[in-house]
Amino acid sequence: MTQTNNNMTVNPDLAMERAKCNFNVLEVTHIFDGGERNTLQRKKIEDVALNSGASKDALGEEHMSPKEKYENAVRKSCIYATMMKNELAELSGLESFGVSSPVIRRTADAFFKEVSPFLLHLGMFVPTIMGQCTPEQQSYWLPRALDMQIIGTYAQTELGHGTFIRGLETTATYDPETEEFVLHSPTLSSYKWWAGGLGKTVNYCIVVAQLYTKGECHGTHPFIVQIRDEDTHVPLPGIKVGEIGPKMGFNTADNGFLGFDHYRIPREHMLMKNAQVLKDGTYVKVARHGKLTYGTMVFVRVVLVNEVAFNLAKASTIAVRYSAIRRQSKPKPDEVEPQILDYVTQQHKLFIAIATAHALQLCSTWLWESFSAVLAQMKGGNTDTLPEFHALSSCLKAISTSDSAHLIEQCRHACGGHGYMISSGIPNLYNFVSATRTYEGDYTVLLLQTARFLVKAYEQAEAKKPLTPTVSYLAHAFSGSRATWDNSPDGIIRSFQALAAGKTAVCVTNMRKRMRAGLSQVDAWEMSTIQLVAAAEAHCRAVIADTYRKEIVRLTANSSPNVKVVMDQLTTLYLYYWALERTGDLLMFTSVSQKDLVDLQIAYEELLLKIRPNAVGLVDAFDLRDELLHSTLGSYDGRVYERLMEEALKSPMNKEPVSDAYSKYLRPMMKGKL
Ligand SMILES: CCCCCCCCCCCCCCCCCCCCCCCCCCCC(=O)SCCNC(=O)CCNC(=O)[C@H](O)C(C)(C)COP(=O)(O)OP(=O)(O)OC[C@H]1O[C@@H](n2cnc3c(N)ncnc32)[C@H](O)[C@@H]1OP(=O)(O)O
Ligand SMILES: Cc1cc2nc3c(=O)[nH]c(=O)nc-3n(C[C@H](O)[C@H](O)[C@H](O)COP(=O)(O)OP(=O)(O)OC[C@H]3O[C@@H](n4cnc5c(N)ncnc54)[C@H](O)[C@@H]3O)c2cc1C
Repeated sequence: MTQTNNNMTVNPDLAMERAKCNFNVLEVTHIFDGGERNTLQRKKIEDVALNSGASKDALGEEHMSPKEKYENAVRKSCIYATMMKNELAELSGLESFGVSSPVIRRTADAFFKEVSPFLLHLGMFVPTIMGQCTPEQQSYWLPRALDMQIIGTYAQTELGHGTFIRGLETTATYDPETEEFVLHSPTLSSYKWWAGGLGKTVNYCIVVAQLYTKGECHGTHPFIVQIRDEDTHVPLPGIKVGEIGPKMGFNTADNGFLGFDHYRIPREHMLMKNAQVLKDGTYVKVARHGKLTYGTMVFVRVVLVNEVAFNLAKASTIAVRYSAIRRQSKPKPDEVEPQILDYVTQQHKLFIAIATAHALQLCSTWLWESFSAVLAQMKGGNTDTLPEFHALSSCLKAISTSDSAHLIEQCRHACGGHGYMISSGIPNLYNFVSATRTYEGDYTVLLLQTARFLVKAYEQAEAKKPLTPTVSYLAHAFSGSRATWDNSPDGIIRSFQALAAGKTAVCVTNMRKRMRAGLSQVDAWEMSTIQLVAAAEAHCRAVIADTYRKEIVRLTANSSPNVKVVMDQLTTLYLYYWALERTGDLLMFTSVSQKDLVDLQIAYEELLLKIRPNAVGLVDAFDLRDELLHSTLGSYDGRVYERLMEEALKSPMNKEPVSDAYSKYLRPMMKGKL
């Protein structure tokens, strides 16, 4: 039986859930959006972009051939780009359209079940022009890129190297006679590989290559390179470019390969904010910090924390709504089958996903603000805060992408068989988010970058030198006693810090032991990397827990009492969950007892029950329109079975009553005539 709600037929179980929600959903939406103003602005943008129906496909992407899918994605990207230029830019209050507006980025998800072939243009090509060009270069390239007169991508990774940027093989050799750089791919492994949009869409790209001038190599530098004719789009002579083939996801992003055969570009096409090559070939270093050419990657790592929080919010919305309408099993023979959301194990799978979406969303805003502060300092020539920020953005990128991918997969498990349907929306979310763990710096590699910083900070703490804010807790690592356990939120956060400090101390001790036993510093480091990754992970969890808690306390200071309660429950759930996931570590590095842990488990289970009545309200508060969810299981009205059947009937396989395969293969085989 269904019920009507605001002219919409709503599944009665969902209607009942909404009726029993005891907090003001809109207030929580404002918290998630970062304030009421942002919510209003977001809704305006969504209305303009989505109400016309331009985001909809007549036939689902999943039924199209790869070529049709790509062409459809280009078609819709062009529609969306035009909207961005004409209407959305003004609404988003930006001077230059689109760039750095997460709302515009998010709204684009209604147009693409996978991704837009323009993603790299706005995500990396434009930011690189903004971050790596001199003002003169910027004034030439930026207006053309923002107006989409040219479309670009970021081609750094090669067949042979992605992680180790210093090992890239593409060369850019300066020729002072003609004042040009000669780009060349000396080996198969030096072919650029992976850049999004490179296969068919873009006509320009940022190419990262080893710079040679006057016979000397100066390491990797970025260049802006035209690869296709601006009118015909035909690849230019000296360029070999194509698409790399089917992938787990990103199949509408035409990721490509690119090789150069002594291909010449003007000297001015080297991006010269951080280093320059003069007309006579003299190399001049401008930047104060050697790694500023890695700036676009740092920017994207920051953006990705927000990106995965959003995608996790989508997956938890789908799985929680579905769990409210799905009834299964009969634990009490005289009662109706319960909603699967009533099973505590289901709550254990799902509520941590909601809490993590909140934790990562708030951390992403905080990280973005810290990034803006670092950029402002660097404008004044001060790069002192960059190492700490690199360590922070590296670990937050690694942990947020990894946790989100894991929890999205958990949401799929929570939806049983139907979660495996493409139409549930979850497989596409998983395929997209699992790639974020790899690209823009692999998980392990980035945690090891954070570990370098932690080890140095530990040595500073040991020498009683001042520490930067995110590692100030290391100062307590030398007290000689284990941290005192207490199960208050602040107590748990202190314990997480004690774990991070304890694990870092173990790494340092082991490395010193290994070096005393004769290993080189590099080998001693290598032998300790499993523990170094664990130390960096623990550090990151302490940072997320601390930031989430502080931000929620701040943001709910003026909230209504029930909102305060439910936000506090969610934060506490997050802390209990991770404490229970790390009981072994807590026993090693804090005074926690077996009884404390048994009590904590019970407190956690009771918290799940307290959150249960508000679960649907909590995911409604993410305020994700059906167009963004692309889900038969998660739409607002909960008409799950009807939608599953409607989608099944759209399958081209159901067009004819008998498949051609019957007469071609089945019949001959069954009649013994094959
Ligand atoms: C209009 C169209 C509409 C259509 C719709 C379109 C829809 C889009 C709408 C858009 C709306 C607008 C929104 C804009 C935003 C959009 C964003 C969207 C999301 C973004 C998605 C983008 C998709 C991206 C796809 C993937 C792209 C890529 O993957 S690019 C390639 C990335 N590659 C890597 O990350 C490589 C990883 N490797 C490294 O970083 C390094 O090699 C290394 C760090 C591992 C090691 O480096 P190195 O060997 O040089 O250093 P090392 O010797 O280890 O260390 C020396 C010291 O240097 C320090 N260090 C290292 N790196 C840094 C750094 N970055 N900063 C500071 N310091 C650094 C290091 O710590 C060492 O320090 P010490 O210990 O002190 O010595
Ligand atoms: C969907 C997608 C889109 C992409 N888009 C782009 C793009 O637009 N532009 C672009 O330039 N690139 C792009 N990439 C490439 C991406 O940035 C790289 O794949 C990524 O940086 C990882 O590098 P790799 O592939 O060389 O992995 P590898 O470094 O070969 O990693 C393989 C394994 O080795 C381990 N490993 C490597 N080095 C170390 C180490 N020092 N210590 C311990 N373990 C190590 C890793 O942890 C991993 O488990 C994209 C990739 C994907 C999947």
